[in-house]
Amino acid sequence: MTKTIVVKIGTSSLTQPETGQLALSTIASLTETLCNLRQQGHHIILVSSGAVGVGCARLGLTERPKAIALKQAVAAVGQGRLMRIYDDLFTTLQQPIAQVLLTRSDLVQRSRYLNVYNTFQELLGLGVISIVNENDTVAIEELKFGDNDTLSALVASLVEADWLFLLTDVDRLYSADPRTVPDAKPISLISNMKELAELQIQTGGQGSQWGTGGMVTKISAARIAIAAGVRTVITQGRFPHNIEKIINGEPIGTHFAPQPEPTSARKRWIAYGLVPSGKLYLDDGAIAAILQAGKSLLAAGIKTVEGEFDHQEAVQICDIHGNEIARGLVNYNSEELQKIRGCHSRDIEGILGYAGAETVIHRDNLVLT
Ligand SMILES: Nc1ncnc2c1ncn2[C@@H]1O[C@H](COP(=O)(O)OP(=O)(O)O)[C@@H](O)[C@H]1O
Ligand SMILES: N[C@@H](CCC(=O)OP(=O)(O)O)C(=O)O
Repeated sequence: MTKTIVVKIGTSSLTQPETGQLALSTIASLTETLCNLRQQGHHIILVSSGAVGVGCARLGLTERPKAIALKQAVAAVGQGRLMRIYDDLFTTLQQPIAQVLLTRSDLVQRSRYLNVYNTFQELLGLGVISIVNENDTVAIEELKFGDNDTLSALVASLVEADWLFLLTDVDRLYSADPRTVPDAKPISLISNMKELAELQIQTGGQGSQWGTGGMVTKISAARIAIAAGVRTVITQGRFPHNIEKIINGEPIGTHFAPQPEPTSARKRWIAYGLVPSGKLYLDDGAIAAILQAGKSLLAAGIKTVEGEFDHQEAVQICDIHGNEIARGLVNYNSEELQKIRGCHSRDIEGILGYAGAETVIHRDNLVLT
């Protein structure tokens, strides 16, 4: 049966750590694996990092630039180089590829989000392997995916993939960073997010020299993907052939089991496609109503309003300590909410001078995160 498979490969697997030069055998073996999977009829999307790393190697820079403009310029050099290599290798195996460069704003606006979806569907239907990266050269700091783990999970969620493979330079997830904690325990399966929270995994800092985000972004990517019903696997990038073995049932890497009832596509867009522009802090009663009873959010349960936002923008919903529990689209702007927070719905008209919605966030526009 045809499966949709999204594979993400990080800079740490695509390049040699000592020199920053391309890890040609890994890239060739990844190309072969993806072509094999295509020949078996599967639909494939590759999310490839490496624009900045390869650009640095090309320009003789020995560390990842920190200045934004330089990083964006270097990515412009590296992205072309990277695509040239992919095209040469995939063309050798008669596999057409496409370059898809995305920015966060492509997913924020609903019409553009649906447009990206349609383009992926066409490319998959044509049997093309899309090679996706963040459009680093034009992305602005406030509207960035920031890391390709998140981008790959959003793509997997968008196309409702069956599998997401996060290829990296460790063989799986451990209870702590195995580089600094040698007796860290390997983890093979995470059945649900509650289990993940209980494991209290230590993720340390940034990851390897050229990587962005380290393990923490892979875990949050897995969270996004499994909510969409996508089985997610963290495994070693140096052995891309393992992808086929894993699909055939071999217990390699760390598996995150997909949520049995995936969150609807629109709610996933609210939760992960949109960029929240404010925060609402709730009292315990409102949190229980949302979490346990699946109710809408009323003004009465809001303790504090943070940020400036307009009607129908996305906000984070937090407990009193600032821990996020949900996201949603608001029926009131931040100025109105400052006036009506803590008030009963029947008093809203008297306070604002006009009748608004009964709920601050209707349950159809509210997603638990
Ligand atoms: N709990 C953990 N389990 C495994 N690896 C971890 C953990 N915490 C941190 N890491 C680090 O994360 C790194 C991989 O992240 P990163 O360098 O961003 O890779 P990539 O370029 O593949 O995205 C590993 O090299 C490892 O040192
Ligand atoms: N878009 C950037 C990569 C960002 C990123 O997430 O990097 P990595 O942690 O190596 O997967 C690039 O192409 O260099």
